[in-house]
Amino acid sequence: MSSPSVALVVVAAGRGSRLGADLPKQYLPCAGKPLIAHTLEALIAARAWSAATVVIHPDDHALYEAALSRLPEAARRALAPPTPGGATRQASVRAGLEAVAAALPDIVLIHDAARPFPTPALVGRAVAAAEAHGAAAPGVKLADTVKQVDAVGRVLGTPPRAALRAVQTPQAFRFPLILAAHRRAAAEQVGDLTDDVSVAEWAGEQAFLFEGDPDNFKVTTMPDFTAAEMRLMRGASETRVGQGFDVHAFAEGDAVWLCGVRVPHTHALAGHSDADVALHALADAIYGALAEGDIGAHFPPSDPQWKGAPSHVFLAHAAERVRARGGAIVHLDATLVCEAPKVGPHREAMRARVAEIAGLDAGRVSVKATTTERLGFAGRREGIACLATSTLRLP
Ligand SMILES: Nc1ccn([C@@H]2O[C@H](COP(=O)(O)OP(=O)(O)OP(=O)(O)O)[C@@H](O)[C@H]2O)c(=O)n1
Ligand SMILES: C[C@](O)(CO)[C@H](O)COP(=O)(O)O
Repeated sequence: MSSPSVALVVVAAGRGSRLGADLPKQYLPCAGKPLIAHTLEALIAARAWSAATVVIHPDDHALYEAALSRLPEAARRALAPPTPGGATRQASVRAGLEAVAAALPDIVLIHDAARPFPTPALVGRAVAAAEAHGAAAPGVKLADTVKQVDAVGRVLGTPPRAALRAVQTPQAFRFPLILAAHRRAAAEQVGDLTDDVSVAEWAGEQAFLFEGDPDNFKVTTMPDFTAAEMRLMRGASETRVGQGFDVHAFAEGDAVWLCGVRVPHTHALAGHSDADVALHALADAIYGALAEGDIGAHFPPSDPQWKGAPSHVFLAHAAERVRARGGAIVHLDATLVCEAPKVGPHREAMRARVAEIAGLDAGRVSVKATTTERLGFAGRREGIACLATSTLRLP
């Protein structure tokens, strides 16, 4: 028998409300690139697809294009233009199925963008199960006892655990079966089915489970995201630490820029750019860990285009160099050395701004301050110094 043609639909139109970040979770930077880039790279490496589309929210085109730019050229070529999604996962899947219908696939695999660990073995089992049964999903045994409860937590029953499975994606189907089931559900306004096997069941089809993979978890909450990032980073082989140091003298003015935050003060800091001593030290700490020179090599002070430049440009460039090398920033730590202004009241705003510029979670950024007990230039209030450390993972 000839091998079946297999299409791929990846659903990525959700908002990630349970994770609660500024961006939908699939676009959050995770171990150096957006989460969805890991998912797509894994799927495209797993096999050749006869057609493949990613279903995205209409507001997310720029985020999606940025994520695609992190894929190897061959992987990008394997994907058709994205398909606009719907208000529910079910509606998004249906849109994806309609988008690949013209390719007349024998089989379709439907996968959540929020599951970044689909292996070739799992994909292989999914295709085989769809061929054998028509409708199938990966299932894993439960480690915990399960209770059925009412709205106030009263226990109503304890279903026998041995007969229960948690289901994952990729879910796999003979294409005409699942397209017809989704079309019928939409026509009959049944829109609350949370996975595609449920759609097939609703349509009267017999579905089967095949062996899932406990590592193929869905990123739903922030702890899931952190676990995914740790797992992806374990694949990166090298940890590097870099240091940065910078000093700027006070000049006339009424505010200083520190960590990308404007802090009212009796003076400004003098410099060719906006003189943000902390962002300069942080950028140098990253260049140092990369062994890619220093800020002056990338942004020569002799070049007039950097006169008065906002220093977030420098830190963003350094962070981008890490991503371009396939790495990730694990941690940034800055210590400001000054008698004044007081850093404490601005610390959280500074951490948040540095995290935003470098594309990190704020939990990976530390900002500290100290005086020199009135000794030296900082003690005499002649200027501000900053020491910084970066920790990177590189392939
Ligand atoms: N209208 C929707 C809702 C969800 N999804 C996708 O379905 C997958 C599984 O959904 P879930 O984990 O619930 O993601 P979100 O809907 O983004 O999360 P939340 O419910 O927390 O908002 C995700 O890849 C998500 O992007 C989708 O394509 N279209
Ligand atoms: C499809 C799914 O991932 C299977 O476990 C799950 O049902 C998605 O549910 P959600 O409500 O969209 O998180």
